[in-house]
Amino acid sequence: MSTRKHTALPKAQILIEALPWLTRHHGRTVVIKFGGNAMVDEELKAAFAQDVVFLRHAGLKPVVVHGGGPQISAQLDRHGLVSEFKAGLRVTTPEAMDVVRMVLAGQVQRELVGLLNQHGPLAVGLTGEDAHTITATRHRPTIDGELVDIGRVGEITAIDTGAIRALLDDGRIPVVSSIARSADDGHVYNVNADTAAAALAAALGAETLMVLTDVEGLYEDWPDSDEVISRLTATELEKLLPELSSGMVPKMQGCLHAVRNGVNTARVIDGRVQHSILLEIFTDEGIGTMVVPDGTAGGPA
Ligand SMILES: Nc1ncnc2c1ncn2[C@@H]1O[C@H](COP(=O)(O)OP(=O)(O)O)[C@@H](O)[C@H]1O
Ligand SMILES: CC(=O)N[C@@H](CCC(=O)OP(=O)(O)O)C(=O)O
Repeated sequence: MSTRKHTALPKAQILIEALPWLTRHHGRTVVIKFGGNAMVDEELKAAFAQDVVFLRHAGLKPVVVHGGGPQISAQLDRHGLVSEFKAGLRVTTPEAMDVVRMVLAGQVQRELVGLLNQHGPLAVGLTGEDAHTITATRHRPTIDGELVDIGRVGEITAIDTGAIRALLDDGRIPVVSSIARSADDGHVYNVNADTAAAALAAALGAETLMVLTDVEGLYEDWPDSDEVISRLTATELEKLLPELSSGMVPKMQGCLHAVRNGVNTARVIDGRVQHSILLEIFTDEGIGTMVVPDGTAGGPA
C-alpha cells in the first residue's frame, strides 16, 4: 500500500502543477492551427488529437483550424498542375481551387475529425463556406509595387462566429478548413490557414491562438541562425515583419492581427514535438515563440 502511494505521488504532483493553468484557462477559447507540414507523421497526428481532446475535457474550448499546403501540392501534382506561390500564397486557378477544396475539406479535415472522434462524439468539421463562417473577396497582393492577380485567393472580409459558437456551446470541437465564399461573385476562395485561424481567434475573442508548425518557433536570424525568439510584443513583431520570408509571413501577420484584436497571446510552436500543446498550455516550460499585446507584463501567460 505504502509503495503504491509512493509511486503514484509524482503523478499527483504533475496534475497539481497544472492547477494554476487549468484555473486560468477554464472556459476560454483556444484556436489551434495545425499546419500541413506538422501533419506528416501518424504518431504526431494521434498525439495532437489527444491534446485537443484533453483541453476540451479540462474545460477549455478548443477550435481547430487546419492547413494542408503539402497535401494540396501533392494532389495538384497528381493532376499534372504546378504549384506556384507568390507573396507566400498559392496561385489558385479555378481548376486548382477544386483540388484545394477537395483536399482540405474532403481529406485533411475528414482525417482530423476521425482522429478526434476516436475519443468520443466531439469533432464536427466545417469549412468557412458553412453558415457564412468566413466571407472573402479576391485578394490582390502588391509585389514590387504592382498589383498581382493570384486567382482564387481570398482576403477575409467578414467572420460569422454563430456556427462555431453553437458547436462550442454544445461541447463539440469545431474543425475548420480555410475556404471562404465570396459575397461579391459567389465563388469559393482559397484562404491561407494561418490567416483564417488568426481571424477566427480575433472574432471569437479567444484567449490564445496557437500555431503548430515544423520549426521551433520564430528564428531570430533565419536561415543563418536557429536562435528562437521566445517572447515579443506586437510592436516588436511589427518591426520584424518586413524581414520575414515564406511561410512565416502569414503566420506572424496572423499573430499580430490576433493580439491587436483582443487575443491575449499568440504562439508559434513546434508541431513536431509530441504533446507540444499540453506543454505550452499547462507547464512553466513554454516552448516556441509567444506574441503578446503591447504593455503586457512579463512572466508566464
Ligand atoms: N524567421 C523564421 N523562423 C522560422 N521559420 C521561418 C522563418 N522564416 C521563414 N521560415 C520558414 O517558414 C516555414 C513554416 O511555414 P510553412 O511552411 O507555411 O508551415 P505550415 O505548413 O506549418 O504552415 C518554416 O519551415 C521555415 O522554412
Ligand atoms: C492561399 C493559400 O496559400 N492557401 C493555402 C491553404 C492551405 C494552408 O495554408 O496550409 P498550410 O498551413 O499547411 O501552409 C494553400 O493553398 O496551400
